[in-house]
Amino acid sequence: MSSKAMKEGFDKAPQRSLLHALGLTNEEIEKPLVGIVSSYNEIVPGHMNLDKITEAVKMGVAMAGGTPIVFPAIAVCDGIAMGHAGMRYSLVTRDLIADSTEAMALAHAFDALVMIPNCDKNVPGLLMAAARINVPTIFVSGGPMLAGRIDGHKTSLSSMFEAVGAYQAGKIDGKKLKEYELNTCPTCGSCSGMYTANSHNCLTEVLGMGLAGNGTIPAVYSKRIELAKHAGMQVMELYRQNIRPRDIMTKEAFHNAVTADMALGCSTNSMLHLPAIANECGIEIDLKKVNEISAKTPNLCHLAPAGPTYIEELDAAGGVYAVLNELDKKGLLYTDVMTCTGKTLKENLVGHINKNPEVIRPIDKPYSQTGGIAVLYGNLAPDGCVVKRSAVAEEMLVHEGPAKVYNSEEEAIKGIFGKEVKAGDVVVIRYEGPAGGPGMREMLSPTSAIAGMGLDKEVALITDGRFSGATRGASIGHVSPEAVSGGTIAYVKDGDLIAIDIPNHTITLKVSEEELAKRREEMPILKKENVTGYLKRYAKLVSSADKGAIINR
Ligand SMILES: CC(C)(O)[C@@H](O)C(=O)O
Ligand SMILES: [Mg+2]
Repeated sequence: MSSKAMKEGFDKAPQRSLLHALGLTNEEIEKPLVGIVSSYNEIVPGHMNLDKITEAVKMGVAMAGGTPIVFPAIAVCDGIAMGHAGMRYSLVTRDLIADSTEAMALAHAFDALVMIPNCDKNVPGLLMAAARINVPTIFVSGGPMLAGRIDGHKTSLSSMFEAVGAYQAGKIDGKKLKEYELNTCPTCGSCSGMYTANSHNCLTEVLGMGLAGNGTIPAVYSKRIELAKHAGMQVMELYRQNIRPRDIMTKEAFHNAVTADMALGCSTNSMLHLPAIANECGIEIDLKKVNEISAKTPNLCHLAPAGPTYIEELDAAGGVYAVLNELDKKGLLYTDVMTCTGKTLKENLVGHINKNPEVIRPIDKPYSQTGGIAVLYGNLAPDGCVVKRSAVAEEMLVHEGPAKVYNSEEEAIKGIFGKEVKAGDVVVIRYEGPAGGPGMREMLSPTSAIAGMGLDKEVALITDGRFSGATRGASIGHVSPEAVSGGTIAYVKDGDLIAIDIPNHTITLKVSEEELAKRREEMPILKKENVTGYLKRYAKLVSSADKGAIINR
């Protein structure tokens, strides 16, 4: 019992006196102390229900013989932070969450932990913390939002952001835009497509750190409260059997996660977060390995933004385990791995059948023979860049066009709305990388502007920033090395030809080596002078996107 170091013996009477100050009884103090990490707050719609989840978890822990003690994790709503300076503070919270949870859990010598995340950075941040702290731990998230409804169709945040582009292009009027605003996000929960939050809550199940349904049971379903109680009970079982995160998050478990990512069509942010979580487990995920896995893994789901289906439908179709069962038919998973149920994945998968072949394509009738994400390499991105190929229009998989270069997201938005961008162009947005941004903003506003204006079948976008899970189109991000580190992207000029070949994993700036060498001499790197506070420290410490933008330790 880790907490013995803090609470046992005559010399720990002062510590116990403070536990009594919390109102804990002798009986409670003697039991295993279970830290409940609640990401509850009143600004993130995906987190506004986490107080209810937390209460249910506490009940589960107490029912199973533990003493639950809640402490908080910060959380940013990426949707609210989107499209302005605030987005620089999104990715950076992943590491703040990991660090602050490590500090809280170890300072107070908790015996076990229940992590309650939901939105984008809390899932990877808390998984990183779980690996670092390595006491028995289980995850239960807040659950996805239900889809909204417009004109009898389901809708979600991707359509909402694209409606702004459609309004700008004169395709819809202000009344319609308002209708989107009022009807897109109807409940609490993480936005309803296969965006970043839901991607990682689903992958938490695959990694073995969350129970079946963790990624898909809607936030407003009572079943989610039951799931939270079960998670609370189950952490006590993990404690008794001494099963720890690093016993579960093995190399094989990460192979399974990348495989499921490809089948589900997850957010490109998983290409930052999975390597960062694996790093905490002492495991390296090389992006080249992702292409190898993707080459073998059929894409089975077209959830928003790739298609008009939502997480509530994935849940009704059997959820993540039903997808894993399809993949298992082709032997694509390591099913002997240990999970938070105390059983192997193989044992967990029994009975989880695919109930809707429209939502989860059978393994022999996939959307494509290859997975949702591709990593491209070439002189423009020697260390790689990523694209959600399952959300790219067929005609854009291979594209060549002239560069239209912008040095920030704001400049790009102005250019796109100002009709500077023409059919065939390749928009380049640079100085938005992990160190250059700093903070690697999500370019959802520019990609949605292009899609909403109807240009997504003709215009590509390349950036050293990243994307939302709601981004679709030929949007290629995480270009590494980034501009501020002297990557080739810093030396692109308007009109340079850029060739993109997604099936062959290449991206080429068609400028000679001699000319590029000349530009390296002549073109200065733009360093931002006015970066202050935490971002200043972050910019100094953060690694490249191809290494998961981890903070060098
Ligand atoms: C706002 C969103 C949809 O959460 C986005 O930030 C994402 O990464 O998916
Ligand atoms: Mg996000």
